[in-house]
Amino acid sequence: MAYIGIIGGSGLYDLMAESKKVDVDTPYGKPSDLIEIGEVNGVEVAFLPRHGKKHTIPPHKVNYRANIWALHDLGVERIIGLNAVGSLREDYKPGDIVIPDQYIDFTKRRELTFYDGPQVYHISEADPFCPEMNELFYQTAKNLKIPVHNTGTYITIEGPRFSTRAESKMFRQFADIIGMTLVPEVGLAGELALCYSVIASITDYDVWSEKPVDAREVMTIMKQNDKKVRDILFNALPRIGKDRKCACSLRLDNAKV
Ligand SMILES: CSC[C@H]1O[C@H](OP(=O)(O)O)[C@H](O)[C@@H]1O
Ligand SMILES: Nc1ncnc2[nH]cnc12
Repeated sequence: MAYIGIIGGSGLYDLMAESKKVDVDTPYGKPSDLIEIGEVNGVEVAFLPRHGKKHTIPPHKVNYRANIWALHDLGVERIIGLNAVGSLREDYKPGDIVIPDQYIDFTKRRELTFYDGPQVYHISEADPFCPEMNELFYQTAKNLKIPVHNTGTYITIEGPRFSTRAESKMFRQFADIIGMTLVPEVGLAGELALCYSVIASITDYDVWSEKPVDAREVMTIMKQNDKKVRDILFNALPRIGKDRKCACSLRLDNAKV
């Protein structure tokens, strides 16, 4: 049984040389691709590329509910999201890793919840990320001498376009990094009481700095950061305990009306 699910983002479409591929169906439709189950450094994981293996699904069309449901259905209790993000501050540099601890939702038209009634749940989103995994990824990156930041507010925009200069300058007032896929992935994981953490790679300075962002450049920097992300995963995965000591599993307590 795979207890750890890994959702690959832009530039990261495979994780294991050998895996069993599973075709999962959910009440919300199909996930982005077949789910690959195999081992990374002796730890069984379930891997799913968010945009599909050939990156054919744009951020606003990802079936986030099917992805999270499918991993949960396979027995996954912890999810690690891998993301490419822009930086909204000078000291968070392209090539650095960020382990976000907060987010802001600027998406516009996504399916955000599993609870559309008649059962009504309102989960607390005060602390959306798993503190255990966040700390582990931060310490692992630090030990590996990878430039890493252990806090960051990730603003999720609807996409697929990048921001205007005015938007980017506004986002700089209240967020540190920017991307298009954290929401609703993080909230949906929370609604199933799963642990969820992100290892984000900074690929650009967004457009508040002089140079406009460009998708090709994002992919190039992601290729350069690929080893850093894999090294963090390889070293951290065996240190993730099976028993969850964090409060993530209690997210539904007192949430039902
Ligand atoms: C390829 S540039 C924009 C694209 O990259 C990020 O993807 P992900 O978060 O899945 O790594 C960003 O959110 C956009 O979807
Ligand atoms: N600047 C940016 N804006 C939105 N999504 C991104 N993904 C990578 N860089 C980004």
